[in-house]
Amino acid sequence: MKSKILIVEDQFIEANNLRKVLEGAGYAVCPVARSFDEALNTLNSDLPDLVLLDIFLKGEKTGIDLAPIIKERNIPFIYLSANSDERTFRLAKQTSPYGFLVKPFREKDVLAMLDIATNLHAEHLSLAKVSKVYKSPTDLKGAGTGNFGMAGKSSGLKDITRLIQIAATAESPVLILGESGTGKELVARAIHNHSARSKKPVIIVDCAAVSPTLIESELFGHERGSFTGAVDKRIGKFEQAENGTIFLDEIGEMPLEIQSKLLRVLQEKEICPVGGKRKNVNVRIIAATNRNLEEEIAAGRFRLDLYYRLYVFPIELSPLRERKADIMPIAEHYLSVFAAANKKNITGFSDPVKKVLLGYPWPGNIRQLINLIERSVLLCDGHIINQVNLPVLKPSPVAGNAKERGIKTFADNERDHILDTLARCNWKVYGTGGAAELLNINSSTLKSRMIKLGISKQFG
Ligand SMILES: Nc1ncnc2c1ncn2[C@@H]1O[C@H](COP(=O)(O)OP(=O)(O)OP(=O)(O)O)[C@@H](O)[C@H]1O
Repeated sequence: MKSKILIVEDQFIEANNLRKVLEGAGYAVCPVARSFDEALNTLNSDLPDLVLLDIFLKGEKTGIDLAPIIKERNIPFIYLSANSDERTFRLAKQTSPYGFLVKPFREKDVLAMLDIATNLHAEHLSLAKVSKVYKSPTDLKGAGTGNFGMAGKSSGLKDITRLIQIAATAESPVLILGESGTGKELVARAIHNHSARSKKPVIIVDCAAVSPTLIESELFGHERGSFTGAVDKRIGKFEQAENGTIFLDEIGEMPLEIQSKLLRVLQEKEICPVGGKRKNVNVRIIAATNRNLEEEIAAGRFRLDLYYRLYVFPIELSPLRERKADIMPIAEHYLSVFAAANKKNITGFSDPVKKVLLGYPWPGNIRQLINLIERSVLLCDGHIINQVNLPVLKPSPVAGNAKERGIKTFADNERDHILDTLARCNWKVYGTGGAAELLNINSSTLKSRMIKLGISKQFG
């Protein structure tokens, strides 16, 4: 028996259409509530399993006012919204909805969203009941199984593995958020590898690495002669990913014009190669970014409607400094990997080194930790790692505001470090002897950090 849904919506026609869709799919539907008060009455008398909640209602109070009451009763809810402004959207997001449906809705999006929310809610309930579901991190060596190759024992990581499991069973777009090096690509691959599409390709596109003039043809392909230099026909990444998954990394860097084309792929499931004809594609989209997309929307650099479409199933990865419980399991995992690869018998870390690892803020997140472990294994002569070389960060004084104390933020530190490295290699970013090589990061990652931190040559 399917769940009972409460629709809170002041527009009669929209509410009625939704009701028909839901009833047609076998859901029971409570009488439609058009205002905050009507919704409250229903919540008090006829407990629904899920609420579809419009943001603007009849009367003064909004759906955002109602959200905490619904949440208190442990009922999942999904916002129904037209294109709201950034502030409204941010306020709505803070109430932890299970998703957003953007008007006008398509029937299949509504039903997919309901399935996702129902599954997510069931998962949250079972997470709350079952205190120890996960294997210990030591079971991870050789990895892959229950934890998707992710070492760690923080509660955040447990939530992430749950979300991966759910996302793998669904078809909806996924948006992975997190700083550079937090594991976004790993999560995207895990979702694909455990999905029904796993036998088909997963195609990775780093939107920051493709020049804005070429990205359209890179994604959608082009016909021969469609522009100067198009000497041959090219099959785009979407077509290459047919029946599989496309991972759009650094989607925050995507030019606005291409964002609207991507929106069409999400809505219509069709692409249009440059100079060619429209064609249908069957590709699951997973996107990731280390940017704050809400800021990008506010600055007019990212489309709100695209954000809504992608925000169906968000997965947010915390920076490593906020999940300290993962530091040692990850360090130990890579210690055994690199020790085996280098045929060294290194069994662990000294206590002072553990202290250093746990106390460091890891601006480069897991990638920085892995690089450090690799270097330390190579340099280690004994059976224990008793020394690590980390960039020294200034100790933080106890009182006063950071600026007054002359303390640099992470961003300031990172900017200075990148500028320093660029100056040393004469502003060469790519290739041998370039800054990316010296910093031991992907050149595309460096490029996106430079954009984010506002670094361009005039700063040198
Ligand atoms: N929990 C984990 N356990 C072990 N390894 C991990 C874990 N999370 C991430 N990694 C590893 O950390 C490295 C960085 O991860 P990944 O490339 O997925 O990060 P990212 O967020 O996509 O980075 P960027 O934004 O710079 O592209 C990879 O080698 C990945 O395999």
